[in-house]
Amino acid sequence: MRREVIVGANLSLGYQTGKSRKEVLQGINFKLFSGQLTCLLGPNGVGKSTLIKAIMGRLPVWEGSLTVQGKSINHFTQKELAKNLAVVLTEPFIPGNMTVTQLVSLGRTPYLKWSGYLSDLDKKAVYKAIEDTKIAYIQHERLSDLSDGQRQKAFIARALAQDAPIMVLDEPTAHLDLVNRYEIMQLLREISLQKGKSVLVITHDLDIALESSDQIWLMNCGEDLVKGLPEDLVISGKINQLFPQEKFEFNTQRGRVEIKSQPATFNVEGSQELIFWLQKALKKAGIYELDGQVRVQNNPFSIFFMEKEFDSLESFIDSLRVGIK
Ligand SMILES: Nc1ncnc2c1ncn2[C@@H]1O[C@H](COP(=O)(O)OP(=O)(O)OP(=O)(O)O)[C@@H](O)[C@H]1O
Repeated sequence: MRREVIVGANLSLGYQTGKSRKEVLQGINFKLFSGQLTCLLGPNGVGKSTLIKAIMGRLPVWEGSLTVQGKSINHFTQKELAKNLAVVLTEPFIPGNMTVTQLVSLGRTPYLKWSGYLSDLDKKAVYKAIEDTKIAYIQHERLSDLSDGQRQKAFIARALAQDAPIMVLDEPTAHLDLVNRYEIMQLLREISLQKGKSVLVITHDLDIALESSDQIWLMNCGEDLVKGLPEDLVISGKINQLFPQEKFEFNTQRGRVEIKSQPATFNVEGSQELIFWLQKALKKAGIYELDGQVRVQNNPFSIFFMEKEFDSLESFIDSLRVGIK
């Protein structure tokens, strides 16, 4: 059964420096549920990190309400909040000399008694977090000797060791290669599904958000969040709010953002897949019409045009360019 774990109602947030007040978010509403992976997307500077700061209790609520586990954020002590909420921030301070196990052990800080020593229960939680994130093979390595992806997993393990029902991560896949990006998101998905945790991820990576999240929240300047199942946002066209409509469009068939281009009129015969890539390459080269039919085939890849045969899109486009001149 899903539970509401963080609820924002008519929430307004901002920054105050001296007498000047800068409102960043106005009247936003959301519910974060247990057992779900939610991705928050929005343009630079729209207020995603500002929302996270408020959820972490570091920024006062200006208007409306913000509750964690049914209790107003204003009524939490930092230690109590840490037992409910584990946070992984972007480019955190990296104590290079620390080993992975030492870093993950820091996740137990909210539970330590005055002696500061880890109890058997704490050690078990650390070991389990290391195991769940599949980083046992690097547990004795120093953080400075790890790759970005390995280090990110170590920070996620620290958050897991914290054993909080809610995890919030600010751009956990930034700077990672494709495989690591998918691996990290897969790991977060497993954490939400298998452990019933509520995971909120801020990301600019639409592909990955569509692939892995249960819910997407779109943040736009001066508007309430647009929320829904990723697939619903695609089908309804709401996903297009993420980018300037005149330059980009979301290709619902391909499931990704594409640069808008002028309509092309090609007469092409061949499989749908080959036609797609042929048209894409032609449009990218600034070619929008052809005087004749093109035939394209695979095994071996060949393009037939005006009684000539080409073995690559590059040689085809080069010859068109010469012809065009
Ligand atoms: N400490 C601060 N004092 C005053 N204004 C701030 C402060 N931190 C952020 N802001 C402003 O608040 C707005 C939202 O910033 P925020 O960092 O929340 O955006 P973001 O959506 O997380 O952006 P990005 O995708 O670039 O990380 C910006 O206009 C920013 O300049």
